[in-house]
Amino acid sequence: MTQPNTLLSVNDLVIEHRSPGRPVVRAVAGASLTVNPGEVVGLVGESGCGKSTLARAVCGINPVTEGSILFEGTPVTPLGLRRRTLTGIQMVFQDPYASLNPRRRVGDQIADGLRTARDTTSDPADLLERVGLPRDFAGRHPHEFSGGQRQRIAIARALAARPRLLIGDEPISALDASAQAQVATLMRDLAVGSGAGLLFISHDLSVVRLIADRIAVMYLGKIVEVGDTAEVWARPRHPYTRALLQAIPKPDGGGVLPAELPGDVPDPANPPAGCRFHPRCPVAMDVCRVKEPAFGPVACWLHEPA
Ligand SMILES: Nc1ncnc2c1ncn2[C@@H]1O[C@H](COP(=O)(O)OP(=O)(O)OP(=O)(O)O)[C@@H](O)[C@H]1O
Repeated sequence: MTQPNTLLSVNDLVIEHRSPGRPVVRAVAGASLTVNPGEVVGLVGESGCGKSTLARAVCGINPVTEGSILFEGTPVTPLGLRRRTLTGIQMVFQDPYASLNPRRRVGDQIADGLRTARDTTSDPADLLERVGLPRDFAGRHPHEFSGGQRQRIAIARALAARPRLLIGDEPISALDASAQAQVATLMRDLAVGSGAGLLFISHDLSVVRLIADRIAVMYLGKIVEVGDTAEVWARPRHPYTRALLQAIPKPDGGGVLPAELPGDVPDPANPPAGCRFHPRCPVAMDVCRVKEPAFGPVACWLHEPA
């Protein structure tokens, strides 16, 4: 339920992708989610379930088809790049090679963020220090750095704009395993330390467990379970959440998708009738094949409210 101080409130959001001669793709199909100030929400789900589409709509990149996105109570609408930087929402993208301008010095790119926040006292090097990098990196170019260092620079640039909401769209998936937990923890510490909310999108559940206060599980355009991270981890209720948790790679490298979760995510242009998860669900009942469960925090007929 939306609290009075809710920072971000996504309500019954639908986002369709339309391209000429192709079927409409309902990438987000009625998803609801909240983020509070100082809170980290982990959004997880398999590739193609709509996580990036949702995140890009929150930033004003993708237009909303139905439903609403409220940031500090005000509807988010599509904005051009320049105005997007002024909204108090900053996004860190998956690929730190593509998201930094290769021709501009790192310090100048961070200075863009400081200008957005009308911060005339901070130095770009101060932001580099906050993300654990040497101050003299400011005079160098992105190609001189590793993926992990570039992602720290992208985080420094985002933080320079003093966001009230930081979004990480798979910000660690292109990094070496050794850098992943460090960069995720850094994002958490810096966002929460400044009172901002963090929506952290990842398919790496072990990292989400490390940093998120709450976890939202997305399947084929819908949020199927939301709860406190420790609670969901200890007692996953949706069969999809259970399957995802069982599929986490084991330390010996032997992790695989469990037998209970066969096949791939269905095509969002042609979703199954009833519960979207039923063709892959090990405990599907007759009702699941014909009627969609719409209730929260667990959208599953096994958890129908009394
Ligand atoms: N511009 C687009 N036009 C048509 N279909 C799109 C477009 N962008 C995304 N899609 C489709 O929408 C669905 C959701 O994609 P999205 O990238 O949001 O998922 P995701 O969960 O973020 O996946 P990933 O982790 O692989 O990025 C997919 O089926 C994708 O192919």
